[in-house]
Amino acid sequence: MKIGIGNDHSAVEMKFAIKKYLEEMGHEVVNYGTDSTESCDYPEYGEKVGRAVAAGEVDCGVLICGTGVGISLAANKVKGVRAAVCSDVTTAHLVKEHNNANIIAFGARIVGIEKAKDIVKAYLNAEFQGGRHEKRIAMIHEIESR
Ligand SMILES: O=C(CO)[C@H](O)[C@H](O)COP(=O)(O)O
Repeated sequence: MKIGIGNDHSAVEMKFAIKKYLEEMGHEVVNYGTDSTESCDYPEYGEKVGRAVAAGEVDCGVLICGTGVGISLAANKVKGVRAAVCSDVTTAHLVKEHNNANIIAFGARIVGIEKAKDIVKAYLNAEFQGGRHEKRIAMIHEIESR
């Protein structure tokens, strides 16, 4: 898969660890930054990855900030994005199975690197279940057109 990754200053080390992990799994990773630990604003990177996912430039995205919340809120403002914050493996596979999340987010100040790897792996290995979930996702995106 081609995976977009983005982060703020709080998550540079974790971003590079996850990027390496994804590449070792055979994925292509597009890095949307930041690579600097200088203080920056997470909406910029959430939007960048959100737009890349919505445009189909990448198959899915990984976003990391301090909590995963702010950067996912920004990504979710892009039409077509379903970014989900996960701090555990169960949520990570359910956001694919039920919500067909196209971006997974987590917090570098919340989970350690090994947990983050497990979260990413659970998300990537899961499959959307379709069925009753299709309609609910359509309802979410219908909100965007009102
Ligand atoms: O988690 C975040 C947003 O949800 C940010 O990473 C966090 O707010 C940045 O904080 P600071 O500027 O104090 O490093």
